[in-house]
Amino acid sequence: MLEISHLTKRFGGLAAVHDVSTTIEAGRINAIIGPNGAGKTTFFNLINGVHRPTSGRIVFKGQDVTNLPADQMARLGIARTFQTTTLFDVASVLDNLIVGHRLRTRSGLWDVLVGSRRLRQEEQVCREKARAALDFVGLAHLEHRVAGDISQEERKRLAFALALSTDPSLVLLDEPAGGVNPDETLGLAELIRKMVKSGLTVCLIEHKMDMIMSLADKILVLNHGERIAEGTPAEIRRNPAVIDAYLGTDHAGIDHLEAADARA
Ligand SMILES: Nc1ncnc2c1ncn2[C@@H]1O[C@H](COP(=O)(O)OP(=O)(O)OP(=O)(O)O)[C@@H](O)[C@H]1O
Repeated sequence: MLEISHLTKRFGGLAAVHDVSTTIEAGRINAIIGPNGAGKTTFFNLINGVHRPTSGRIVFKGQDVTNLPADQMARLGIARTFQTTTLFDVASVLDNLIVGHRLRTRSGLWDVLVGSRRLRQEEQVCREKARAALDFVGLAHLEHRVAGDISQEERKRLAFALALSTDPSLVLLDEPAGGVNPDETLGLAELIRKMVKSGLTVCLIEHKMDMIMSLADKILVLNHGERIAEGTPAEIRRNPAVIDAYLGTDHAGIDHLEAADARA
């Protein structure tokens, strides 16, 4: 679905991503892991058009999208969530979704000023899509709740709904289970599986090793901006380069890797 060849991003003298080639496979859960500062977020920013690569090529469904900006990537079907979801805390959950969706729809200022038919039609479609997305993520009952009052786990689900409301085919999830408890993590993993069952392709960055090891079909491991391994969870757990990378920089990470291994 997404073919990435020799992708590099430099910030001054630092190569945050260096010569990374990989494939995001359609209909699968693709994961990206790596110690802090490994280049994961930069990699996401490259594949959804937030950053332009210094060099390399990105092909999405056969089309070269290497230098397209984020709004065009969104229109082509790549949606993205962020580590922290910015919401209008005083607005309802449904209105947050509608605003998020409208930012990506086509009416211009003129349509808004004259209240055009196109605007009214778009509003209707937008409301329906927002409700469908809320239902999908299990938040239909919170439609009228003020966004500032919902829990961290519900914010995570709402971030998924925001991404889904634009009808993507590829969804990039940046730390989808950050800051939620173990039970809630299981629930979010279930929701990610449901996304894939409904025909979406998922690519996620996550530090929670247990979740990744039980969820991912394929894992790409970055360290210091470079691809050091790629494979199934079973292959990654036993890869000496991966173990070295976590031992060198992040003892908590390797503990989780070993714990996940022991449970497997
Ligand atoms: N806009 C930027 N300007 C300069 N350096 C940057 C920029 N964005 C990221 N970097 C640097 O690039 C490297 C990779 O950062 P990145 O945020 O992609 O890592 P990460 O793997 O997502 O880390 P974490 O797991 O801590 O979120 C880091 O050294 C970071 O300081």
